[in-house]
Amino acid sequence: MSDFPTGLLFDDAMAIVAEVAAAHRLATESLSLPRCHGRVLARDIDAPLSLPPFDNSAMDGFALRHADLDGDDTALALVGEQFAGLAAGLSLGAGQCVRITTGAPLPAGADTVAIKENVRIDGDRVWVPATALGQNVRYVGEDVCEGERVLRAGQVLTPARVSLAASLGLASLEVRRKPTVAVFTSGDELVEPGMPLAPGQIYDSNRDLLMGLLRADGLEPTAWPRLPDDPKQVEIALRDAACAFDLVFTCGAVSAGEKDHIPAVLGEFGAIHFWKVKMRPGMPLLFGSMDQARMLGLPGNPVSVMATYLSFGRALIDGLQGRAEPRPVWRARLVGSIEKTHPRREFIRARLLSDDDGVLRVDPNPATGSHRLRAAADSDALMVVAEGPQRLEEGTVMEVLPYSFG
Ligand SMILES: Nc1nc2c(c(=O)[nH]1)N[C@H]1C(S)=C(S)[C@@H](COP(=O)(O)OP(=O)(O)OC[C@H]3O[C@@H](n4cnc5c(N)ncnc54)[C@H](O)[C@@H]3O)O[C@H]1N2
Ligand code: MOO
Repeated sequence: MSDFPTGLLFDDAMAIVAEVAAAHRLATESLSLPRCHGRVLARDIDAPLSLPPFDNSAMDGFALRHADLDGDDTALALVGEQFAGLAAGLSLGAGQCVRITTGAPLPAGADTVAIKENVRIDGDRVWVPATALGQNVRYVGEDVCEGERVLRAGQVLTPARVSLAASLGLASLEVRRKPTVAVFTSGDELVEPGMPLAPGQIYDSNRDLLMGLLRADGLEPTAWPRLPDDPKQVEIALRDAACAFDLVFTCGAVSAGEKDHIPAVLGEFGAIHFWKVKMRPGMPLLFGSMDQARMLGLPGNPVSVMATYLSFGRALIDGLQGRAEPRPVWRARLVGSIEKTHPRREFIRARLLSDDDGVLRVDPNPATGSHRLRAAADSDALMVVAEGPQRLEEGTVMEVLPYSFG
Protein backbone atom coordinates (compact mmCIF):
# COMPACT_ATOMS: atom_id res chain seq x y z
CA MET A 1 0.00 0.00 0.00
CA SER A 2 1.40 3.39 -0.92
CA ASP A 3 1.30 6.47 1.31
CA PHE A 4 -2.02 7.90 2.42
CA PRO A 5 -3.17 10.07 5.31
CA THR A 6 -4.24 8.22 8.44
CA GLY A 7 -5.63 9.13 11.83
CA LEU A 8 -7.19 12.32 10.48
CA LEU A 9 -9.22 14.90 12.29
CA PHE A 10 -12.90 14.65 11.31
CA ASP A 11 -12.92 18.00 9.47
CA ASP A 12 -9.75 17.18 7.52
CA ALA A 13 -11.23 13.84 6.43
CA MET A 14 -14.46 15.59 5.41
CA ALA A 15 -12.44 18.05 3.32
CA ILE A 16 -10.84 15.14 1.44
CA VAL A 17 -14.26 13.60 0.77
CA ALA A 18 -15.52 16.93 -0.58
CA GLU A 19 -12.47 17.38 -2.78
CA VAL A 20 -12.55 13.84 -4.23
CA ALA A 21 -16.31 14.05 -4.80
CA ALA A 22 -15.98 17.40 -6.60
CA ALA A 23 -13.31 15.91 -8.87
CA HIS A 24 -15.68 13.05 -9.77
CA ARG A 25 -18.92 14.95 -10.06
CA LEU A 26 -21.50 12.87 -11.89
CA ALA A 27 -22.68 13.73 -15.38
CA THR A 28 -25.87 15.65 -15.96
CA GLU A 29 -28.98 14.30 -17.63
CA SER A 30 -32.22 15.83 -18.80
CA LEU A 31 -35.19 14.26 -17.04
CA SER A 32 -38.90 14.74 -17.45
CA LEU A 33 -40.34 16.62 -14.49
CA PRO A 34 -41.99 13.68 -12.69
CA ARG A 35 -38.59 11.99 -12.48
CA CYS A 36 -36.78 15.01 -11.03
CA HIS A 37 -37.95 14.66 -7.42
CA GLY A 38 -35.04 14.52 -4.99
CA ARG A 39 -32.46 15.17 -7.71
CA VAL A 40 -29.86 17.93 -7.64
CA LEU A 41 -30.48 20.62 -10.24
CA ALA A 42 -27.54 21.06 -12.64
CA ARG A 43 -28.46 24.42 -14.22
CA ASP A 44 -29.86 27.72 -12.97
CA ILE A 45 -33.46 28.35 -13.98
CA ASP A 46 -34.60 31.82 -15.08
CA ALA A 47 -38.36 32.19 -15.21
CA PRO A 48 -39.62 32.06 -18.82
CA LEU A 49 -42.86 33.76 -17.71
CA SER A 50 -44.29 35.71 -14.80
CA LEU A 51 -46.33 34.13 -12.02
CA PRO A 52 -49.19 34.68 -11.90
CA PRO A 53 -49.04 35.12 -15.68
CA PHE A 54 -52.01 37.58 -15.59
CA ASP A 55 -54.07 39.54 -13.04
CA ASN A 56 -56.72 37.18 -11.72
CA SER A 57 -59.31 36.69 -9.02
CA ALA A 58 -58.41 35.08 -5.68
CA MET A 59 -62.06 34.28 -4.90
CA ASP A 60 -65.36 33.35 -6.49
CA GLY A 61 -67.40 36.56 -6.75
CA PHE A 62 -67.84 39.67 -8.85
CA ALA A 63 -65.14 41.70 -10.57
CA LEU A 64 -65.81 45.44 -10.44
CA ARG A 65 -64.30 48.92 -10.70
CA HIS A 66 -63.59 50.22 -7.21
CA ALA A 67 -64.38 53.78 -8.26
CA ASP A 68 -68.03 52.73 -8.84
CA LEU A 69 -68.57 51.77 -5.19
CA ASP A 70 -70.54 54.24 -3.16
CA GLY A 71 -70.83 53.47 0.56
CA ASP A 72 -72.04 50.21 2.09
CA ASP A 73 -74.37 49.01 -0.65
CA THR A 74 -73.91 49.76 -4.35
CA ALA A 75 -75.99 48.29 -7.17
CA LEU A 76 -73.93 47.26 -10.21
CA ALA A 77 -75.13 45.89 -13.53
CA LEU A 78 -74.12 42.29 -14.20
CA VAL A 79 -72.80 42.24 -17.79
CA GLY A 80 -71.09 38.87 -18.17
CA GLU A 81 -69.19 35.91 -16.79
CA GLN A 82 -65.51 35.12 -16.72
CA PHE A 83 -64.67 31.62 -15.56
CA ALA A 84 -61.18 30.25 -15.02
CA GLY A 85 -59.93 29.15 -18.42
CA LEU A 86 -59.90 31.09 -21.65
CA ALA A 87 -60.04 34.89 -21.27
CA ALA A 88 -63.43 36.00 -22.59
CA GLY A 89 -62.06 39.43 -23.57
CA LEU A 90 -64.61 41.24 -21.38
CA SER A 91 -64.30 44.89 -20.47
CA LEU A 92 -66.10 46.78 -17.68
CA GLY A 93 -67.79 50.12 -18.19
CA ALA A 94 -68.94 52.49 -15.42
CA GLY A 95 -71.36 50.82 -12.97
CA GLN A 96 -70.82 47.32 -14.36
CA CYS A 97 -69.59 44.04 -12.87
CA VAL A 98 -68.80 40.55 -14.10
CA ARG A 99 -69.30 37.19 -12.37
CA ILE A 100 -65.86 35.68 -11.85
CA THR A 101 -64.37 32.48 -10.42
CA THR A 102 -61.12 31.84 -8.55
CA GLY A 103 -58.16 31.94 -10.93
CA ALA A 104 -60.10 33.59 -13.77
CA PRO A 105 -58.43 36.53 -15.57
CA LEU A 106 -59.66 39.94 -14.45
CA PRO A 107 -61.72 41.66 -17.20
CA ALA A 108 -60.23 44.90 -18.57
CA GLY A 109 -61.11 47.83 -16.31
CA ALA A 110 -61.80 45.68 -13.20
CA ASP A 111 -59.56 46.26 -10.20
CA THR A 112 -61.42 44.66 -7.27
CA VAL A 113 -63.39 41.47 -6.53
CA ALA A 114 -66.28 41.27 -4.07
CA ILE A 115 -66.79 37.72 -2.79
CA LYS A 116 -69.96 35.89 -3.66
CA GLU A 117 -71.09 35.35 -0.04
CA ASN A 118 -71.14 39.13 0.61
CA VAL A 119 -73.34 40.30 -2.27
CA ARG A 120 -77.07 40.18 -3.01
CA ILE A 121 -78.16 39.28 -6.50
CA ASP A 122 -81.40 40.62 -7.87
CA GLY A 123 -81.85 39.69 -11.54
CA ASP A 124 -79.06 41.45 -13.43
CA ARG A 125 -78.33 43.76 -10.46
CA VAL A 126 -75.67 42.90 -7.93
CA TRP A 127 -75.62 44.74 -4.58
CA VAL A 128 -72.06 45.02 -3.40
CA PRO A 129 -70.88 46.05 0.10
CA ALA A 130 -67.93 48.40 0.71
CA THR A 131 -64.83 46.56 -0.53
CA ALA A 132 -61.23 47.79 -0.42
CA LEU A 133 -59.47 48.67 -3.67
CA GLY A 134 -57.64 45.65 -5.06
CA GLN A 135 -59.30 43.22 -2.66
CA ASN A 136 -59.15 39.58 -3.81
CA VAL A 137 -57.00 40.39 -6.83
CA ARG A 138 -53.78 38.45 -7.52
CA TYR A 139 -51.45 40.53 -9.66
CA VAL A 140 -49.31 39.44 -12.59
CA GLY A 141 -45.70 38.80 -11.48
CA GLU A 142 -46.37 39.20 -7.73
CA ASP A 143 -44.80 35.78 -7.12
CA VAL A 144 -42.21 35.59 -9.91
CA CYS A 145 -41.20 38.13 -12.58
CA GLU A 146 -40.27 36.87 -16.03
CA GLY A 147 -36.47 36.54 -16.28
CA GLU A 148 -35.97 36.27 -12.52
CA ARG A 149 -33.64 33.48 -11.28
CA VAL A 150 -35.91 31.14 -9.35
CA LEU A 151 -33.84 27.97 -8.95
CA ARG A 152 -30.09 27.49 -8.80
CA ALA A 153 -27.73 24.74 -9.83
CA GLY A 154 -26.88 22.65 -6.78
CA GLN A 155 -30.31 22.89 -5.17
CA VAL A 156 -32.18 19.72 -4.29
CA LEU A 157 -35.47 19.42 -6.13
CA THR A 158 -38.06 19.29 -3.38
CA PRO A 159 -41.73 18.79 -4.32
CA ALA A 160 -42.28 22.58 -4.08
CA ARG A 161 -39.35 23.27 -6.44
CA VAL A 162 -40.48 20.69 -8.99
CA SER A 163 -43.94 22.20 -8.76
CA LEU A 164 -42.50 25.70 -9.31
CA ALA A 165 -40.77 24.42 -12.46
CA ALA A 166 -44.10 22.95 -13.60
CA SER A 167 -45.87 26.26 -13.00
CA LEU A 168 -43.29 27.87 -15.30
CA GLY A 169 -44.16 25.37 -18.02
CA LEU A 170 -40.87 23.45 -17.87
CA ALA A 171 -41.42 19.84 -18.91
CA SER A 172 -37.91 18.64 -18.14
CA LEU A 173 -34.89 19.74 -16.11
CA GLU A 174 -31.14 19.22 -16.31
CA VAL A 175 -30.14 17.33 -13.16
CA ARG A 176 -27.12 15.40 -11.89
CA ARG A 177 -27.15 11.69 -12.30
CA LYS A 178 -27.94 9.92 -9.04
CA PRO A 179 -25.03 7.69 -7.99
CA THR A 180 -25.48 3.98 -8.46
CA VAL A 181 -24.55 2.26 -5.19
CA ALA A 182 -23.34 -1.23 -4.36
CA VAL A 183 -23.57 -2.38 -0.74
CA PHE A 184 -21.41 -5.13 0.73
CA THR A 185 -21.41 -6.64 4.17
CA SER A 186 -18.49 -8.85 5.11
CA GLY A 187 -17.48 -11.46 7.64
CA ASP A 188 -17.57 -15.26 7.96
CA GLU A 189 -19.61 -14.87 11.14
CA LEU A 190 -22.60 -13.41 9.32
CA VAL A 191 -25.79 -15.32 8.53
CA GLU A 192 -28.86 -14.14 6.65
CA PRO A 193 -31.91 -13.57 8.86
CA GLY A 194 -34.18 -16.59 8.46
CA MET A 195 -31.28 -19.08 8.47
CA PRO A 196 -30.28 -21.09 11.57
CA LEU A 197 -27.40 -19.72 13.65
CA ALA A 198 -24.43 -21.95 14.42
CA PRO A 199 -22.31 -21.24 17.53
CA GLY A 200 -20.19 -18.12 16.97
CA GLN A 201 -22.39 -16.75 14.21
CA ILE A 202 -24.57 -13.63 14.22
CA TYR A 203 -27.20 -12.32 11.85
CA ASP A 204 -26.24 -9.75 9.24
CA SER A 205 -27.94 -6.59 10.48
CA ASN A 206 -25.79 -3.98 8.73
CA ARG A 207 -27.15 -4.79 5.30
CA ASP A 208 -30.63 -3.61 6.19
CA LEU A 209 -29.25 -0.73 8.18
CA LEU A 210 -27.19 0.65 5.31
CA MET A 211 -29.72 -0.17 2.60
CA GLY A 212 -32.36 1.62 4.66
CA LEU A 213 -30.21 4.69 5.28
CA LEU A 214 -29.42 4.94 1.57
CA ARG A 215 -33.04 4.48 0.54
CA ALA A 216 -34.15 7.11 3.03
CA ASP A 217 -31.77 9.46 1.22
CA GLY A 218 -33.45 8.70 -2.12
CA LEU A 219 -30.92 6.24 -3.54
CA GLU A 220 -31.61 2.82 -5.00
CA PRO A 221 -28.75 0.70 -3.66
CA THR A 222 -27.95 -2.82 -4.84
CA ALA A 223 -27.01 -5.32 -2.15
CA TRP A 224 -24.32 -7.81 -3.17
CA PRO A 225 -23.86 -11.22 -1.61
CA ARG A 226 -21.97 -11.04 1.68
CA LEU A 227 -18.17 -11.00 1.35
CA PRO A 228 -16.37 -13.90 3.00
CA ASP A 229 -13.14 -13.27 4.92
CA ASP A 230 -11.07 -14.35 1.95
CA PRO A 231 -8.79 -11.82 0.24
CA LYS A 232 -9.18 -13.25 -3.27
CA GLN A 233 -12.97 -13.27 -3.09
CA VAL A 234 -12.98 -9.77 -1.61
CA GLU A 235 -10.76 -8.62 -4.47
CA ILE A 236 -12.91 -10.19 -7.19
CA ALA A 237 -16.18 -8.85 -5.80
CA LEU A 238 -14.91 -5.32 -5.15
CA ARG A 239 -13.19 -4.99 -8.52
CA ASP A 240 -16.33 -6.23 -10.18
CA ALA A 241 -18.52 -3.69 -8.36
CA ALA A 242 -16.00 -0.88 -8.83
CA CYS A 243 -16.23 -1.06 -12.61
CA ALA A 244 -20.02 -1.04 -12.61
CA PHE A 245 -21.10 1.37 -9.83
CA ASP A 246 -20.39 4.98 -8.90
CA LEU A 247 -20.21 4.19 -5.22
CA VAL A 248 -19.26 1.09 -3.30
CA PHE A 249 -20.11 0.91 0.40
CA THR A 250 -18.65 -1.91 2.45
CA CYS A 251 -19.29 -2.72 6.13
CA GLY A 252 -16.65 -4.38 8.24
CA ALA A 253 -13.16 -5.74 7.62
CA VAL A 254 -11.42 -2.36 7.77
CA SER A 255 -9.66 -2.39 11.16
CA ALA A 256 -6.62 -4.25 12.38
CA GLY A 257 -7.76 -7.88 12.39
CA GLU A 258 -6.07 -10.69 10.46
CA LYS A 259 -9.27 -11.01 8.41
CA ASP A 260 -9.66 -7.31 7.63
CA HIS A 261 -8.73 -7.52 3.94
CA ILE A 262 -10.52 -4.51 2.47
CA PRO A 263 -7.78 -1.86 2.98
CA ALA A 264 -5.14 -4.09 1.37
CA VAL A 265 -7.36 -4.86 -1.62
CA LEU A 266 -8.23 -1.19 -2.07
CA GLY A 267 -4.55 -0.22 -1.74
CA GLU A 268 -3.47 -2.78 -4.32
CA PHE A 269 -6.21 -2.40 -6.92
CA GLY A 270 -7.22 1.20 -6.34
CA ALA A 271 -6.08 4.14 -4.23
CA ILE A 272 -6.66 4.96 -0.57
CA HIS A 273 -7.54 8.61 0.06
CA PHE A 274 -7.47 8.15 3.84
CA TRP A 275 -7.82 5.47 6.48
CA LYS A 276 -8.88 6.07 10.10
CA VAL A 277 -10.53 9.18 11.44
CA LYS A 278 -10.46 10.57 14.98
CA MET A 279 -14.11 9.81 15.64
CA ARG A 280 -16.00 7.46 17.94
CA PRO A 281 -17.52 5.23 16.81
CA GLY A 282 -16.29 4.81 13.25
CA MET A 283 -12.57 5.26 13.75
CA PRO A 284 -11.35 2.67 11.16
CA LEU A 285 -13.26 4.38 8.30
CA LEU A 286 -11.60 3.83 4.92
CA PHE A 287 -12.03 6.02 1.83
CA GLY A 288 -10.63 5.40 -1.61
CA SER A 289 -11.20 5.00 -5.32
CA MET A 290 -11.17 1.89 -7.44
CA ASP A 291 -11.82 1.85 -11.17
CA GLN A 292 -14.81 4.16 -11.76
CA ALA A 293 -16.07 3.98 -8.16
CA ARG A 294 -15.52 5.91 -4.97
CA MET A 295 -15.32 3.43 -2.12
CA LEU A 296 -16.28 3.99 1.50
CA GLY A 297 -15.31 1.20 3.86
CA LEU A 298 -17.49 1.58 6.94
CA PRO A 299 -16.42 -0.14 10.15
CA GLY A 300 -18.48 -3.22 10.96
CA ASN A 301 -20.03 -2.24 14.28
CA PRO A 302 -23.62 -1.18 13.60
CA VAL A 303 -23.42 2.21 15.30
CA SER A 304 -20.15 2.90 13.46
CA VAL A 305 -22.08 2.31 10.24
CA MET A 306 -24.61 4.92 11.29
CA ALA A 307 -22.08 7.52 12.43
CA THR A 308 -19.91 7.19 9.32
CA TYR A 309 -22.83 7.00 6.90
CA LEU A 310 -24.69 10.02 8.32
CA SER A 311 -21.53 12.12 8.16
CA PHE A 312 -19.15 10.88 5.43
CA GLY A 313 -21.58 8.78 3.39
CA ARG A 314 -24.00 11.64 2.96
CA ALA A 315 -21.23 14.12 2.23
CA LEU A 316 -19.91 11.86 -0.52
CA ILE A 317 -23.32 11.36 -2.08
CA ASP A 318 -24.01 15.10 -1.93
CA GLY A 319 -20.60 15.98 -3.37
CA LEU A 320 -20.88 13.57 -6.29
CA GLN A 321 -24.21 15.17 -7.21
CA GLY A 322 -22.88 18.70 -6.82
CA ARG A 323 -25.31 19.55 -4.04
CA ALA A 324 -24.40 23.15 -3.23
CA GLU A 325 -27.04 23.71 -0.61
CA PRO A 326 -25.67 22.58 2.73
CA ARG A 327 -27.89 20.18 4.65
CA PRO A 328 -29.53 21.97 7.56
CA VAL A 329 -27.54 21.75 10.78
CA TRP A 330 -29.88 20.68 13.59
CA ARG A 331 -29.21 21.89 17.07
CA ALA A 332 -30.85 20.91 20.32
CA ARG A 333 -30.36 21.52 24.03
CA LEU A 334 -28.76 18.72 26.02
CA VAL A 335 -30.86 16.82 28.54
CA GLY A 336 -28.61 15.93 31.51
CA SER A 337 -24.87 16.46 31.51
CA ILE A 338 -21.98 14.66 29.83
CA GLU A 339 -18.40 14.03 30.88
CA LYS A 340 -16.24 13.23 27.85
CA THR A 341 -12.74 12.00 28.57
CA HIS A 342 -11.32 11.03 25.15
CA PRO A 343 -10.03 13.33 22.38
CA ARG A 344 -12.09 12.03 19.42
CA ARG A 345 -15.27 13.52 18.00
CA GLU A 346 -18.11 11.45 19.41
CA PHE A 347 -21.51 10.41 18.06
CA ILE A 348 -23.98 9.43 20.77
CA ARG A 349 -27.35 7.76 20.18
CA ALA A 350 -30.07 10.10 21.35
CA ARG A 351 -33.74 10.97 21.24
CA LEU A 352 -34.97 14.30 19.93
CA LEU A 353 -37.81 15.87 21.90
CA SER A 354 -39.77 18.90 20.85
CA ASP A 355 -40.86 20.65 24.04
CA ASP A 356 -44.08 22.57 24.63
CA ASP A 357 -41.92 25.69 25.05
CA GLY A 358 -40.68 25.32 21.44
CA VAL A 359 -37.20 24.16 22.37
CA LEU A 360 -35.73 21.09 20.69
CA ARG A 361 -33.97 18.89 23.25
CA VAL A 362 -31.64 15.97 22.79
CA ASP A 363 -31.62 13.18 25.33
CA PRO A 364 -28.51 10.95 25.01
CA ASN A 365 -28.87 7.21 25.49
CA PRO A 366 -26.56 5.99 28.29
CA ALA A 367 -25.50 2.89 26.30
CA THR A 368 -21.89 2.85 25.21
CA GLY A 369 -20.37 0.39 22.73
CA SER A 370 -20.83 0.64 19.00
CA HIS A 371 -22.32 -2.89 18.82
CA ARG A 372 -25.44 -1.94 20.77
CA LEU A 373 -28.06 -1.65 18.11
CA ARG A 374 -30.98 -1.64 20.55
CA ALA A 375 -29.93 1.77 21.87
CA ALA A 376 -29.79 2.98 18.25
CA ALA A 377 -33.28 1.62 17.62
CA ASP A 378 -34.56 3.43 20.74
CA SER A 379 -33.07 6.68 19.39
CA ASP A 380 -33.79 8.86 16.38
CA ALA A 381 -30.57 10.85 16.03
CA LEU A 382 -26.87 10.89 16.75
CA MET A 383 -25.70 13.70 19.00
CA VAL A 384 -22.30 15.13 18.07
CA VAL A 385 -19.76 15.96 20.76
CA ALA A 386 -16.77 17.93 19.48
CA GLU A 387 -13.14 16.86 19.79
CA GLY A 388 -11.37 17.00 23.10
CA PRO A 389 -12.21 16.02 26.68
CA GLN A 390 -14.95 18.23 28.07
CA ARG A 391 -17.85 18.49 30.47
CA LEU A 392 -21.14 19.51 28.95
CA GLU A 393 -23.81 20.86 31.26
CA GLU A 394 -27.58 20.47 30.99
CA GLY A 395 -28.97 22.83 28.35
CA THR A 396 -25.78 23.05 26.25
CA VAL A 397 -26.61 23.54 22.56
CA MET A 398 -25.56 20.37 20.71
CA GLU A 399 -25.35 19.50 17.03
CA VAL A 400 -27.52 16.50 16.13
CA LEU A 401 -27.76 14.30 13.06
CA PRO A 402 -31.31 13.01 12.73
CA TYR A 403 -31.42 9.56 11.14
CA SER A 404 -33.91 10.26 8.46
CA PHE A 405 -34.18 13.91 7.60
CA GLY A 406 -31.40 16.33 7.03
N1 LIG B 1 -6.84 -4.20 17.49
C1 LIG B 1 -7.81 -3.43 17.06
N2 LIG B 1 -9.05 -3.92 17.08
C2 LIG B 1 -10.08 -3.14 16.67
C3 LIG B 1 -9.86 -1.83 16.27
C4 LIG B 1 -8.53 -1.36 16.24
O1 LIG B 1 -8.25 -0.21 15.86
N3 LIG B 1 -7.55 -2.20 16.64
N4 LIG B 1 -10.92 -1.04 15.95
C5 LIG B 1 -12.15 -1.38 16.62
C6 LIG B 1 -13.20 -0.56 16.13
S1 LIG B 1 -13.27 0.99 16.69
C7 LIG B 1 -14.16 -1.03 15.31
S2 LIG B 1 -15.46 -0.04 14.84
C8 LIG B 1 -14.16 -2.37 14.79
C9 LIG B 1 -14.35 -2.27 13.30
O2 LIG B 1 -13.80 -3.33 12.71
P1 LIG B 1 -14.04 -3.76 11.22
O3 LIG B 1 -14.54 -2.65 10.41
O4 LIG B 1 -12.86 -4.45 10.76
O5 LIG B 1 -15.28 -4.69 11.36
P2 LIG B 1 -15.36 -6.21 11.73
O6 LIG B 1 -14.22 -6.59 12.56
O7 LIG B 1 -15.61 -6.94 10.49
O8 LIG B 1 -16.67 -6.16 12.59
C10 LIG B 1 -16.76 -5.44 13.78
C11 LIG B 1 -17.95 -5.93 14.58
O9 LIG B 1 -19.13 -5.70 13.85
C12 LIG B 1 -19.82 -6.92 13.59
N5 LIG B 1 -20.37 -6.88 12.25
C13 LIG B 1 -19.66 -6.74 11.12
N6 LIG B 1 -20.47 -6.76 10.07
C14 LIG B 1 -21.71 -6.91 10.54
C15 LIG B 1 -22.98 -7.01 9.94
N7 LIG B 1 -23.12 -6.93 8.61
N8 LIG B 1 -24.07 -7.16 10.70
C16 LIG B 1 -23.92 -7.21 12.06
N9 LIG B 1 -22.73 -7.11 12.70
C17 LIG B 1 -21.64 -6.98 11.95
C18 LIG B 1 -18.75 -7.97 13.69
O10 LIG B 1 -19.27 -9.23 13.97
C19 LIG B 1 -17.88 -7.42 14.80
O11 LIG B 1 -18.44 -7.71 16.06
O12 LIG B 1 -12.95 -3.05 15.11
C20 LIG B 1 -12.51 -2.84 16.45
N10 LIG B 1 -11.36 -3.65 16.69
O1 MOO C 1 -14.77 3.32 16.27
MO1 MOO C 1 -15.42 1.78 16.56
O2 MOO C 1 -16.37 2.40 15.31
O3 MOO C 1 -15.67 2.56 18.13
O4 MOO C 1 -16.72 1.03 17.30
